[in-house]
Amino acid sequence: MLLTQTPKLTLFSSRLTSPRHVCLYLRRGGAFQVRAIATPADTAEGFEEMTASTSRKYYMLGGKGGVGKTSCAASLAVKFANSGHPTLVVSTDPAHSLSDSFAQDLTGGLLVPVEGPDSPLFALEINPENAREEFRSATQTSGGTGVKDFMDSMGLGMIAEQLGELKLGELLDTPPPGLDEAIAISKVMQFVESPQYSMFSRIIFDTAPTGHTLRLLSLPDFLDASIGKILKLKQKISQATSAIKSVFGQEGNKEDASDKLEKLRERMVKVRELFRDTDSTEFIIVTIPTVMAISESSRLCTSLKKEQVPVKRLIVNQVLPPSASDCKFCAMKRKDQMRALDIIKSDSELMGLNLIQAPLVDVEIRGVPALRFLGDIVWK
Ligand SMILES: Nc1ncnc2c1ncn2[C@@H]1O[C@H](COP(=O)(O)OP(=O)(O)OP(=O)(O)O)[C@@H](O)[C@H]1O
Repeated sequence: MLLTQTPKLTLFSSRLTSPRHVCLYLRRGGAFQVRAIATPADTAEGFEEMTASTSRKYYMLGGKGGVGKTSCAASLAVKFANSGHPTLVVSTDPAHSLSDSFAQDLTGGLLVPVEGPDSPLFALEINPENAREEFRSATQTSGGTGVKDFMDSMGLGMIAEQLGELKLGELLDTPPPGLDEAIAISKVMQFVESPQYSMFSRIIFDTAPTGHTLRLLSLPDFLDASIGKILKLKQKISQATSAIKSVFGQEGNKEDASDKLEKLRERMVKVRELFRDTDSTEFIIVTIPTVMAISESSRLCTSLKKEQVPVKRLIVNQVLPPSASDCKFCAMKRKDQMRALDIIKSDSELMGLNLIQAPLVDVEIRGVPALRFLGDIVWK
């Protein structure tokens, strides 16, 4: 069911939970009811801290597939915009769902205004396929047959063959998984540094599922290694060709591709720096209360810390709200979820994070009013 207007909320305290928990009931024309739990004490360093600074902040939301990353990212974007922060929400997940979440067409790879919030909110869905093609064409010219052509054109085909053992083409023609997203993010970096984007004080990334994100973090090293080789090669070529050019006066004008790669590498290094900047960036892990998802979140947290990415918050989404009249299935499910939540308390990686519990609501969260409703529960 799609919410079309701001929901009317009635607050009840719950008998079944600790005093810190409250139970929210949503009524709309008596047609349906949504119950939710919130834990204000768990979010003590919460939304106020997130809005306090006027300088630009980046939030990256990530986790296992399907746990609710997009819903949480979109609800945070709406909440920021309604708090006076012009906000940009970016999807770098190859399978975009921002348009579905906002129930608006946000496709096209350009800035699209989201209708509904009080302050400007824009969305950007980067198409990783296009970004990859751009990368491929650059590497093919510089690292694949392009190197050979270039060197042939300079009368240096022999050297090209000798340098063949560098296997640049192979390295770059089979890029590691996650490269798409890396390039997409580096494209966003290029955008956000431009004056057109200077109005945004909050930028939220709805990232691809965990595996991609982890690989993404190691990509600057990959690019350092592979692009480093290309640049070394380029240096060798230019040294060798400058002698020829000085004799024949031949102008070599084939440096665009490697310049492009160098720019990509520079941007990737910036992305890594951004991911690590504790003053401006925070990675928020989104999970659900199952043992499997929490184990994966713990591993994600370990990897993020290893990569020096700041992590402060853990959202446990889709927690069953308390109920006085559980069916057998719900009772079992709730017990299971409680067990999973207990694991967080004793998990050395996760226990130190600011825990935010988000309820499983009984409507699909689509459209700005629904996102506002979810955001008011999650971001306190
Ligand atoms: N707290 C919730 N209560 C009820 N439904 C939810 C909740 N959170 C998310 N959903 C629903 O779960 C589905 C998946 O959510 P969402 O797209 O936000 O997840 P995701 O982690 O971004 O998925 P993907 O990894 O596929 O991008 C959506 O239909 C969304 O409406």
